[in-house]
Parts: sequence; C-alpha cells; structure tokens
Amino acid sequence: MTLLDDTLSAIVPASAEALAAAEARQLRLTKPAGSLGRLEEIGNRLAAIADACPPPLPARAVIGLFAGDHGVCAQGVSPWPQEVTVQMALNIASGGAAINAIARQVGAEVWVTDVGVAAEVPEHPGIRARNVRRGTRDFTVEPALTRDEARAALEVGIEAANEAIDAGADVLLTGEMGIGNTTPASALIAVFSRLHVTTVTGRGAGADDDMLTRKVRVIDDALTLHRPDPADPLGVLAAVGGLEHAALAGFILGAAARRIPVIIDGVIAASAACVAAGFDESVTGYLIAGHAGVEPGIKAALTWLDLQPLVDLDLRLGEGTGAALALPTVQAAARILSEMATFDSAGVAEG
Ligand SMILES: O=C(O)c1ccc[n+]([C@@H]2O[C@H](COP(=O)([O-])O)[C@@H](O)[C@H]2O)c1
Ligand SMILES: Cc1cc2nc[nH]c2cc1C
Repeated sequence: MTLLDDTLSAIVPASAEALAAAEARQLRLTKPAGSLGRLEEIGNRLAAIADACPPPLPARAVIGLFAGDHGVCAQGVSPWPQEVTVQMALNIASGGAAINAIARQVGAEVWVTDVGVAAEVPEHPGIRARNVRRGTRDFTVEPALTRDEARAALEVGIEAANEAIDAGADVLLTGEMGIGNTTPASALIAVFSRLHVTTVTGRGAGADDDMLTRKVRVIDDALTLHRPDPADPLGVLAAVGGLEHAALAGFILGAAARRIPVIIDGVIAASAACVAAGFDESVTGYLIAGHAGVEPGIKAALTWLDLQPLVDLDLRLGEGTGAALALPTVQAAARILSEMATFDSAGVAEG
C-alpha cells in the first residue's frame, strides 16, 4: 500500500450524528433560532468533522503553502516571469509577503514547501525541500506530469498534513505560489465541474484581454488533446495539473483522513479540492471555503463541491490569504457551540 492508498482508506464521511447534535444544540443556545446565520452552519460542520458536539476549538492553524512552476508558461499565459515563483517563495519564507502579515494577525504558522519550483531553491530554514520535478511539462504538448510524479506530489502534501497535525495543528489552511498556476487550476475545474473553459478561466495575476483569450484557447486545446477523465483524478492531475495543485490535493486528503478541518483559499486551492473530492467525495465534508475571490473558477468549483465562501473581499492573490482571513470566523463558530449558555442554564425565557 502506498501513502496515498493508506490515506484514502482512512477517510470516512463526516459524522451525521454529531451534525444533528450540533443542529439541536444551536436551538438551545441563548439566541433566536438561526440568528447567527452561516456561523451556525460552520460550527455544525466542525462538529461533524470532529465527530464531537460541541467541537474542539480549532486553535492551532498551519497554512500549507506549496510552490511550483508550470511548463505551460511557455504559451504566454501569465504576465509574470517564472523566476518570481522562487523569489516569492523566499520572500514568504522570510516573512515579507501578504500571507505572513495576515498569518501573524490571525495566529497561524506558514509552512512553505518547494514541491515543484523550476529554479534551484537555495537552502533556507523556512523552506521544506520536497521538489518532485523542476516544474511541469507544457501540457499543450504532452502531459504535465507522469502518474508517478503526480502521486509523489500528492504524497508530499499528505506528509505535510501529517507532520503539521503531529506537531499539534488542529486546523489546516491551503496556500500556494506558482507563476502560471491559475491556468492548470482552470483546466482542473473545467474537467471536474464539466463547465466550459470560458466560464472557469480568469485573469489570474493580471492577464489582459489578449492573454485571457490565449489562456482559454490553451486550456481548451489541452483538454481536447488529453481528454482527461474525471473518474481518474490521478490521470487528470498528470494530464493538466500542477505539482502544487497535486500537493494541495494531498494536503486536503491528509487532513480529511485525520478528521481535521481544512480552510481552502482561492482558485488553485478550489481546483485541488475538486481533485481531492474526485478521489473520495466525502472529503467535501471536511472543507470550509475561505473566500469568494475574483477568479470565476472559484465559484464554479465551490458550486460543484456544494460549499459557500465565508468572506468576500475581492481577493485574487492566493498564498492562503483568503483562508487565513476566514480563520477567526471559523474559530468563533466553534466557540459559539462550546461557550454560549443555553436557555435553561442562563434562565432566559424562550420565545
Ligand atoms: O488564489 C487565487 O484565487 C489567485 C488568483 C489569481 C492569482 N493568484 C496567484 O497568482 C499566481 C498565478 O497567477 P497567473 O496569472 O500567473 O496564473 C500564483 O502565484 C497564485 O498564487 C491566485
Ligand atoms: C508578486 C506576486 C506575488 C504573489 N503571491 C501569490 N502570487 C503572486 C504573484 C505575484 C506576481
């Protein structure tokens, strides 16, 4: 058995009993029924994930941030040069990126992993060196990855989840950095959601009209060339995915196998969540969608996964920023279920 097989066999659906207990408890807390809106739904989801009502407070957060490069950049799908991936990975590892500022604010750790950066990444105490290959192949010409490479990258993500949880993390957040990675993200979302490429493709880190048109054509051509089968998620990843997309899918699977909630970030994370759900649809019960974002693929993917985003700040950065901003809301949802008095205990009359 491989780590991927072991992880998949450990995943069970989130608990329907704990969900029902949390729904019932919400009605006994000192507030009009339903008055905390979607916060109640998040709390109930946390109960189902942990199989406990009230759920434990998700106090120790680790953002698994995976960096990778993309052969498809040769087709002119990003306005940024590929070397920005390694430069930003180093910036994040040194604490100077947006995600570091937000993570400090919300009390989350950022774990940076090189799973597929094209350039040689200098040794850095803040970067976990797990490079599977130096960037994907250009998927307009050949599959981005072999199945073995895709599996290896998935397992890098599973290992990161296990290490974070073993170190005490009780909530995981997804982050990534990779110039060009919105192109494979849209390709993956098109495959799983069965929506047209134009519906799920956006401007990424700043594509103009011409570049957006090219991006759609490039993805369309690749899907025609490879005909990826959504029933074979490893094959889909290999055909049109990315190393960080694979690692993020593994990170999600690893969390679900350990019954730990995962807050997903933007379009890259949403595409990885589609891959993870392609392996086992019960994974969706362990997910919380951090934010709505600007990329159209996010909405398509979240609809496919039956998730609603928590915050909506017109973000289009990635790195895990939207997931990190959602963390305090998720923590508040858990506290509501565990710390509020009931009508009985507080002696408050019921309506
Ligand atoms: O998370 C998102 O929704 C998101 C939306 C647009 C851009 N990004 C980030 O921008 C980079 C990819 O953009 P691009 O245009 O090079 O494909 C990559 O580093 C992502 O982290 C991320
Ligand atoms: C500067 C820069 C920072 C990023 N962070 C995530 N994606 C990014 C893309 C660019 C270009």
